[in-house]
Amino acid sequence: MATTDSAAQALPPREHADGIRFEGVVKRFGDNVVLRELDFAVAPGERVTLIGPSGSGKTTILRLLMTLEKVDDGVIWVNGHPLSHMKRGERLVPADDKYLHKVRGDIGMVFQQFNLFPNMSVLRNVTEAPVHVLKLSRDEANERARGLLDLVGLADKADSHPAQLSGGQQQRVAIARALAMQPKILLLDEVTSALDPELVAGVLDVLRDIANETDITMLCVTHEMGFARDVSHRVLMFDQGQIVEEGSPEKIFSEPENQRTQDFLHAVLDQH
Ligand SMILES: Nc1ncnc2c1ncn2[C@@H]1O[C@H](COP(=O)(O)OP(=O)(O)OP(=O)(O)O)[C@@H](O)[C@H]1O
Repeated sequence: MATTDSAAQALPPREHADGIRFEGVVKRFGDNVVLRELDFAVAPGERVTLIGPSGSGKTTILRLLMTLEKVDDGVIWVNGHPLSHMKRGERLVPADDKYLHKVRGDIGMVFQQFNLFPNMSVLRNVTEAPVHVLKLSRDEANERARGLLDLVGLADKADSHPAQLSGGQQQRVAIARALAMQPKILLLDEVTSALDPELVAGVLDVLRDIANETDITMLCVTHEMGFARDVSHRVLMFDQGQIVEEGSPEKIFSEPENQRTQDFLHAVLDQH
């Protein structure tokens, strides 16, 4: 198998040992260059929010991390392991499925659509992956799931089916399901966008609690600027596949320097 130029670098330096790092990542869909030599890092335990106009590449970043898409160039590192490539001796070669599965095991994702299994109970939705992927016993998985359902305020819904729940409750089950795999990194992709407005706050409150009570690394795409301000250590403003401004939530939301950040925030705040 051929080694790509940018991947054929030496082993990762120490600072790559944990968290997420994008190095020179390029992603194209046909002629559409969605990410242009993107470089950024998220430290372990850091909570970073990606903001920016529609089509600026935010979701693509999360999908690359989930290996739902492949980079065209560059390397993504997850907890010190190159994603999409693996080490063979001193070289990096394209990753195989077994390796990807292992590296991706550190990452959980909650999507805009809840994607629950409709024919399974809430409890079963949360226990399926721990039983089948982590090989927990059914009792261990149930215990973990019940704890998580308590955390997301749904202890009394364990035996319900998804169709019996509101959208906000279903999304809280999806959060519990992601956490049941005990990921080190949690990716959140516009998790409240599909919800009726009155259900948004409950889901965001659960995520605030998780942010406050764990040291999980979070990479979040959201249009909920209040939530981003509350939970993020850092905000990255994207436009056309590049970071045009980054900083603390206070700086980005109160004193944005870049014109495109200012325009974007005005547009978002006008909608609310
Ligand atoms: N599977 C795909 N095939 C072709 N083009 C795609 C695909 N996925 C994304 N794109 C394109 O990539 C670009 C970036 O999309 P992406 O969803 O990452 O943007 P975004 O910033 O998350 O936008 P939004 O805020 O609307 O979700 C868009 O131009 C989109 O049309």
